[in-house]
Amino acid sequence: MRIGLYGGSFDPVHLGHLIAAQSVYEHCGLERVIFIPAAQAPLKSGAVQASGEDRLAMLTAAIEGDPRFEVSDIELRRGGLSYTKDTVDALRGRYPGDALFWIIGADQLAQLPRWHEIEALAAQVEFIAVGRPGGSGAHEPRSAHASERPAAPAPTAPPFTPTPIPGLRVQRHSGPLIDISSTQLRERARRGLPLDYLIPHKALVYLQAHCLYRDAS
Ligand SMILES: Nc1ncnc2c1ncn2[C@@H]1O[C@H](COP(=O)(O)OP(=O)(O)OP(=O)(O)O)[C@@H](O)[C@H]1O
Ligand SMILES: O=C(O)c1ccc[n+]([C@@H]2O[C@H](COP(=O)([O-])O)[C@@H](O)[C@H]2O)c1
Repeated sequence: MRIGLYGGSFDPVHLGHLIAAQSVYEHCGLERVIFIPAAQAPLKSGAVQASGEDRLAMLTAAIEGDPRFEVSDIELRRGGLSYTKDTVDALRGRYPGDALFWIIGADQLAQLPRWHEIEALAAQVEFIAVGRPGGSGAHEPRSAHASERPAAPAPTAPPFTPTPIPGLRVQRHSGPLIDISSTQLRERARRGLPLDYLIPHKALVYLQAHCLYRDAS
């Protein structure tokens, strides 16, 4: 089986995540996508706003009834920094003969050299890099893959030099994407703006019932 593993803070999950997951599922020939909320993503500045329990509940509500998708609490149960290598090691035991793919936003590619035990991880999973729309600095697609050319740097930015990672396999995917981020949604919630049509309805019902992100930024 070809299994996609989709890690993130999901604070909260939004339609951008689900559209990306569906598109990757179809175009990369996956047979399942497992969403894995992180206890704490290692390179993310700032702590998550909602509890692990709430983020897990919103994800579970978001994909309820969809046989293509499931949610794993493996990183929440482990706690601490959610190193992908540890997660993949554990899941490899559960899926010994299956092909594992780690789905990331293309903006994350440049960070891969900083990931924990990245060479060992690269031997175990193929990465699927989903191009993110928007073009703001944080979401600009960049590459850590030796064979890919980085985007031309802005005039004031230092030149970007990709660090080669031995054995790294990356499939790029640029299907239909939508420019939504959890940061935008937390800000909208804080300002009391509607989140309809941005968050899957059942997840939104949970978010509202639990008054999440009212005081968060
Ligand atoms: N709109 C989107 N389209 C495609 N991929 C996305 C989108 N939003 C997030 N991702 C990717 O999904 C993964 C999990 O993202 P995460 O949970 O951190 O959401 P986020 O919206 O980027 O959050 P934040 O705004 O808090 O940084 C990351 O690899 C990220 O690059
Ligand atoms: O293992 C690492 O060192 C590592 C470093 C950065 C990010 N990750 C994982 O990548 C996923 C997306 O992270 P982020 O920062 O975009 O939310 C999430 O599952 C993180 O745990 C993992």
